[in-house]
Amino acid sequence: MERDEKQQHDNDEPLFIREAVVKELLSWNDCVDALESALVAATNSNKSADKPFSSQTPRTFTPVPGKGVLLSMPGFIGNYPLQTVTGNERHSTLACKLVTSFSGNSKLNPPLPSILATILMFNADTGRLKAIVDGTEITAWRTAAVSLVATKHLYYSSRRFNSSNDYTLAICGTGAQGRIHAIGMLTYFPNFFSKLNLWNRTKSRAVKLRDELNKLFPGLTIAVLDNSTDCVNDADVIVTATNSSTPLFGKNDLRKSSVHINAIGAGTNHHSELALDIYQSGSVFIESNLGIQTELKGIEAYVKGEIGEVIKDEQRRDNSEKISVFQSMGNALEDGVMANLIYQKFIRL
Ligand SMILES: NC(=O)C1=CN([C@@H]2O[C@H](COP(=O)(O)OP(=O)(O)OC[C@H]3O[C@@H](n4cnc5c(N)ncnc54)[C@H](O)[C@@H]3O)[C@@H](O)[C@H]2O)C=CC1
Ligand SMILES: O=C(O)C1=NCCCC1
Repeated sequence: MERDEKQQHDNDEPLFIREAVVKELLSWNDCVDALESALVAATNSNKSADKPFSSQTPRTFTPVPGKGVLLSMPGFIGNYPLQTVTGNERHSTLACKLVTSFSGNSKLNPPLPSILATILMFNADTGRLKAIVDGTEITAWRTAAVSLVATKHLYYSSRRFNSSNDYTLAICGTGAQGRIHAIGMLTYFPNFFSKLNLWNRTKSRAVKLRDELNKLFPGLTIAVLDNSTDCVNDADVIVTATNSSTPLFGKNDLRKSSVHINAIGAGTNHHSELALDIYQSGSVFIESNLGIQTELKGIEAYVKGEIGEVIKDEQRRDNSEKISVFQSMGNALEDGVMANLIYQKFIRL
């Protein structure tokens, strides 16, 4: 099957890379490496011969009344490396992700993911369609892997040599994103977390994830909590991945002296899962300033910078502050580099 698909590509027809193939080609190290390139490119919009750069417009939202929304996410990433796969070779990618968010899909029989996506890749010299890459699994992994990048640079790197690695990870919301974040955090930071707290509005879903993770990570203590505030109380690193439009917890619910939060989910907007006192007392980082002008318009907090600046070491978490927040929104540049990562691995099979 794969040989036929590549043959088609040799005849200049677009390649189709389906979900099962994408799944086989994903790995956390490659994703983190590729996404660091995308996030650095997000900080530079000037064409450059020696640095990654990018160009993008705000994504569009087409509502389907009472059902969901279709987002179009175009972006160009120039002159970036995919170190783990192609070494020092430089890439340029023009891509557009089309993604739907239909929150009722989990209630269908059989259920479907809420977030379904397709990524179109174009030849960056001619604009001709080059590949159609299934984007559902890519969206799940890339969102979790961007949180890994944020956690690595804002929290993990200054603690990884501590002698006792008994940190607690808390996940609020155990749908597709909560699940993949748990797997990514526990795999990419091995032996860092000794305890995992899970909370979900429907408790049985958290119990189901606990049972799956018990098999994948034997030795890890996993607790299922009855409410979101108990879930985060003793946590060092937190992920929120719900559709909640009201805060899940506030600053007084956090007991540890230093906490990093990855806020992923969107309720009425992309900053409704955390109470205002968290945003106002912590260091808040985002993927791209493009998001501030549009989707983070109403945020009543000072945004310290882009994650790409942290990677370049131009911005830092102030360690005297108790809390750092990565406010995730999702960005087209991430999907572009991820589609190219899968494409580059596929043509090398
Ligand atoms: N930042 C980003 O790049 C991305 C963000 N997302 C967002 O992440 C969130 C989770 O997405 P998925 O896991 O794919 O969805 P999912 O449908 O698989 O899971 C949603 C979870 O949220 C919980 N939930 C729903 N409404 C709630 C409420 N009012 N209060 C508390 N919990 C509630 C559900 O119980 C479920 O566990 C969504 O808001 C989605 O839009 C998704 C993909 C990318
Ligand atoms: O970036 C994405 O992909 C998404 N972001 C917000 C929710 C839908 C998917």
